[in-house]
Amino acid sequence: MAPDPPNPDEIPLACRDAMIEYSKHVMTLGGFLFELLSESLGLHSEMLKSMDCMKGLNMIGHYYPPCPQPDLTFGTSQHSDSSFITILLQDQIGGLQILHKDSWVDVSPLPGALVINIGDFLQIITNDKFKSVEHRVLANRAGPRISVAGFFSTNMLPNSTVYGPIKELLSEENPPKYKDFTLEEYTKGYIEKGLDGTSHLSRFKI
Ligand SMILES: O=C(O)CCC(=O)C(=O)O
Ligand SMILES: [Fe+2]
Repeated sequence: MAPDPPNPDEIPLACRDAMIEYSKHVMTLGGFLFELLSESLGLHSEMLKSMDCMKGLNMIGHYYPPCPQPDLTFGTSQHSDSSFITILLQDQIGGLQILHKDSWVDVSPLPGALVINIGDFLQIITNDKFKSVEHRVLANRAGPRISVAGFFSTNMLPNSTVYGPIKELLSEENPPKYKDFTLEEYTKGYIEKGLDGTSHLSRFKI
């Protein structure tokens, strides 16, 4: 949806108007969240936005068909998102889990609630102040399940911008935990790796 909104004809008619309208609200909410997150880091409220964290918004609609043998597979296998943050809307079916202290915890659907996930990019630039969340979706007999994820990123087109931990957050007691990288390096590694259950972050760790 950003930076270049798609041609509406490319969005399935069944969800076209809703997707276009909903993504405008996701953008507005994202802007608000990035201001709050910047302030909570002790930074200027516009700091994260000035790092282009709202340049790209990818909206992905997931459809999980009912699964006859849910114990043999996953809806989505374990991963953390590569984004800065993800705004996730899930229906009432359930199945989303996050990893907390080595245990899988259900993120039960709450009518009207959105789930906000911290992604790997935000973990790197905040030097681990914010931690990305490992999550997965269980397959479900009761399905189908529908969710809509809005991933905030830079626009991800290869350019010369170098990213790494925000300098204002670093000190002698808190040295950088990640090396600097270009967007090309970041994106390439992520796609190559796929959702194999390992963390993308470790590639950039010092
Ligand atoms: O379907 C969900 O609830 C989560 C999907 C997800 O984790 C993702 O798209 O990255
Ligand atoms: Fe995810």
